[in-house]
Amino acid sequence: MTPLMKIQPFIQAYVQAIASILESDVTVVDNELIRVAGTGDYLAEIGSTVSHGNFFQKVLSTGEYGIIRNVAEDPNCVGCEKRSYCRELANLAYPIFQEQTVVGVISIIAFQEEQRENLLKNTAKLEEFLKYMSVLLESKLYTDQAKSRLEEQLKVVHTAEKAWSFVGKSPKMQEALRIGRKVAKSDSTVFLRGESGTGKEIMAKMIHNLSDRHDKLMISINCAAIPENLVESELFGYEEGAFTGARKHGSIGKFELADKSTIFLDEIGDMPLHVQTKLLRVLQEKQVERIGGRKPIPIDIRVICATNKNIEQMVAEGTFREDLYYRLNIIPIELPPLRMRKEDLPPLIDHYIAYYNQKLGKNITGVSTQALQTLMSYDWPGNVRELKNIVEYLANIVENNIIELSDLPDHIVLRSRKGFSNWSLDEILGDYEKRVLSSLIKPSATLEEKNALAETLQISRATLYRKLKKYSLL
Ligand SMILES: Nc1ncnc2c1ncn2[C@@H]1O[C@H](COP(=O)(O)OP(=O)(O)OP(=O)(O)O)[C@@H](O)[C@H]1O
Repeated sequence: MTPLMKIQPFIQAYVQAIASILESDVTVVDNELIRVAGTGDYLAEIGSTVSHGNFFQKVLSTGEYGIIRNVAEDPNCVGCEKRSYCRELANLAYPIFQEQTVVGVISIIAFQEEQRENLLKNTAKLEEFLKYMSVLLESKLYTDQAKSRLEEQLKVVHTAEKAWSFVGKSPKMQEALRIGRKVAKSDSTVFLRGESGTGKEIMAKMIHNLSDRHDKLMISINCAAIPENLVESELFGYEEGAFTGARKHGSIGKFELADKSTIFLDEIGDMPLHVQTKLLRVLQEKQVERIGGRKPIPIDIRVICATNKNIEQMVAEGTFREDLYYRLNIIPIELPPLRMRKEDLPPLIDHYIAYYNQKLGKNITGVSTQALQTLMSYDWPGNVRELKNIVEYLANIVENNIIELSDLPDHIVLRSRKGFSNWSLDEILGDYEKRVLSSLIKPSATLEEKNALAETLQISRATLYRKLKKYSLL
């Protein structure tokens, strides 16, 4: 399909608007000489090939505008199969470009004498007019191409996005899931609250995938990750020349990209105040205005936002707009921290063991009682993200099929409150000694290195060797 055919409905609406202003008929033909759009008699010929003797071919090959003042006499019409019965009296045509290549022609046609006279009298003005119309179409082609390029890049994410899997058996997570599933079909704004790593983004994906918008990509934006001076242009886009450094043809914003889909605004608490004001307007008016743009663009989006901040306190302190807060906080969903729902730990561990077994070709079958007790009594400040990372680490390092306490990273064991509850003091000290020694010596250490270590630890070489042997570190 030619680039112009891809945006056919847009071009048709466009030529109809121009035709009613000019009181003449207008047509657009692509570089395969197929009529993409037309008014008057040419409305019925959309999709058909225009005759080959037609002077459009000349405009296409030269990339220069052309005029037929009088069909009966014009040399451009010589050889045209339609010449004997052609109803056109005059024609003014201008090339349409895409990245310096001619991709079509837009032309004004006179079917009546009055229209022809008008066309001949105002040729310079109409040529200028067509030039602007051609540039506008070029911009539309550019933004559409940029959009499909972006969508193409995001397809990979989209596929991964569909593969989400939500684990959560605790009553608190079941409640969050119940609300998430229930509101998925509506367009109401969802406000996800929870510490970092509790699963806000995966919940947003679940809601999007269960919604009627699931065929389109969910557009995710981390408001904290974009430099403050770029947030506005990232979200709302900009027109050519909107600011120094603005790209030719401008750029489409994430809101426009999310049209007919869901936009996920992560870390909304980090959105600068001036952008909050603009966001509020977008939500109220359901249209977006690019920076430097004069024309609002209607958008149909579903908003899901998330924060790990105390947004009510930010409202009280004046760093988050109160009106925006009420606009966003329609369906609040709280994702509790992992330490408040420890019963989710075993299924989450099993889930990620299975995941990394498959990914790394391992065959880990479970976790020993002691190791599980330790994991259960750890506070998980990084929530599920931290748990996932720990399981990945373990899947990489464990030699046996069961994850043992000795496999767990030091910081987990040492910060875990009940890790040693069933242990004797000797066992606790022994475990600690093993961890210290294994962190100080590599299995490949040379004799000199071992001797140096014994000296640093102020123990005899024989004692060091005995301990290394005891802990299988030799
Ligand atoms: N309930 C869950 N079941 C399975 N995996 C989960 C669950 N919750 C979180 N995860 C996983 O933990 C990681 C972090 O989750 P996510 O990015 O959704 O957290 P977040 O709350 O959005 O974090 P942040 O606030 O830092 O952006 C992801 O890899 C996600 O797949």
